[in-house]
Amino acid sequence: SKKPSFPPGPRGHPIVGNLFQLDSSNLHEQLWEFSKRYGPLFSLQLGLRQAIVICSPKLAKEVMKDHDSECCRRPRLLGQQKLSYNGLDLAFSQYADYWREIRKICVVHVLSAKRVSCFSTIRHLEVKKVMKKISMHASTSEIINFSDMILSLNSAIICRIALGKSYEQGTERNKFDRLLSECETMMSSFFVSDYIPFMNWIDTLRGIHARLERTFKEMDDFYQEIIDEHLEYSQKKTPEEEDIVDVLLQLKKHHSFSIDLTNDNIKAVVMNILVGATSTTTASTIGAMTELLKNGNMMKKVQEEIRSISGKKDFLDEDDVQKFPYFKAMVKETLRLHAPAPLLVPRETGEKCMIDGYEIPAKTMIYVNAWAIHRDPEAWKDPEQFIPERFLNSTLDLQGKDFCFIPFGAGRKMCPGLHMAFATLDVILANLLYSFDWQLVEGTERNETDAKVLPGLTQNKKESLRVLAKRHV
Ligand code: HEM
Repeated sequence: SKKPSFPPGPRGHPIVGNLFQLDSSNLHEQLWEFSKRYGPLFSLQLGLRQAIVICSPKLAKEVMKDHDSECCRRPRLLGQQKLSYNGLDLAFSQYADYWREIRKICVVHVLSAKRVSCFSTIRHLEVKKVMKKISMHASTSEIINFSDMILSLNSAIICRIALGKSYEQGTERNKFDRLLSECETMMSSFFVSDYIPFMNWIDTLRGIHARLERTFKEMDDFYQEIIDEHLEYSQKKTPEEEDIVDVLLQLKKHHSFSIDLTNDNIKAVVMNILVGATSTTTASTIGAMTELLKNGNMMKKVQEEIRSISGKKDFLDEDDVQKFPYFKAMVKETLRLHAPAPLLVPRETGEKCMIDGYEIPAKTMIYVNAWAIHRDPEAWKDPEQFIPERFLNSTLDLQGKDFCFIPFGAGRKMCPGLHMAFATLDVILANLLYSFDWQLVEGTERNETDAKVLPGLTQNKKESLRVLAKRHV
């Protein structure tokens, strides 16, 4: 009856362990199913790496609060290390003095609420452009690929905010979208060498090493070109005109921190911002629209709220949105049921620590399954139902204090892009719901909209959401 020293888990095969039993396209759901058999803390053997999976709010608190300092490293995975210039970024750098300094730079100078509000003109301009396009589609009752349209809108917004560039539709834009998507794919791709290092020749045979090198080179050339352009055309800009590369280049010039920023630091941070912002915000927008299209009454309720308060305004800004409690609750409920990063970003123990009475050795990977935690029946009533009302008079927030609701993670590694995420998400969704009536394309089954997701750190649906819009008078 003595408690085993390591958490139980599914039985694996020699050497590979559980590696080939896992389904990368629905890993969060599969791990949730395992938790029903092995409990809210269970183990996996991923080749030669040990991993634990956390599926309850209580254990998430143990990992991300009580033992945060021992559990906040990131595992060194080949794709992520290569594309982050060997951890010169924020997300994949090791927890140490360097990470603290680069996090300070991002939180204080790049992603602060003040800086995010400086970018409001960009957000408004890009959203207005898309609304114009939707109006054109609406006038001819043309089907809209909502998923593509929102991805393109978010990438246009982040491009202008981070790089000061607006790639109009065409070759340059296609190149940027392809590069970003390739970068994301490589960061979440499976490399045998990450789990069974002596079999790294398999990656070479599969050609994935060469593909990673190619992606890195293309990304590096792309960032370098942006930095060169900024240095060449540097003129005095007002804070509203500055983009994130401008801010980082100034910090580099003035040696404002204890680390001397190099171009590689700047490139790594820019990568985090492009990758961190685009698909997460896109997935949340699509998730909200999908739920509203499935639940006509909620669509009506949210539109009535926005339209009754907004009167005759042409466009809603960030301040307007604060007056819409039901809308805000609907966004929170979307982040609960459609957490864009269902397994957050995997962590690793830096030293051994005790979790739930088990001794977890150093260098154990930790998956915190937010997707399962957001459906925990002990924390949520009717967890599978989309019920925005549950957030109306609730004090639950997203700042990483309530461990049953952690779409942005918690603790030291919590997402620093929260202000930026909400500023973008709110303005896009509120305006699309304010100015247009939406319906699913006839023949689309409602549960088709919940189709499978693509593998990756962020949850992107395999099937595009296709809709019809009608201008609201
Ligand atoms: C709905 C939108 C977003 C969601 C749901 C989201 C979610 C997350 C999550 C779950 C993490 C990992 C937290 C952890 O390990 O505990 C994370 C980290 C991160 N996010 Fe976000 N994110 C969003 C938007 C953004 C935006 C807009 C940016 C930047 C512009 C951003 C930048 C980052 C960065 C740099 C990290 C790494 C932080 C670190 O490891 O120190 N995210 N995000």
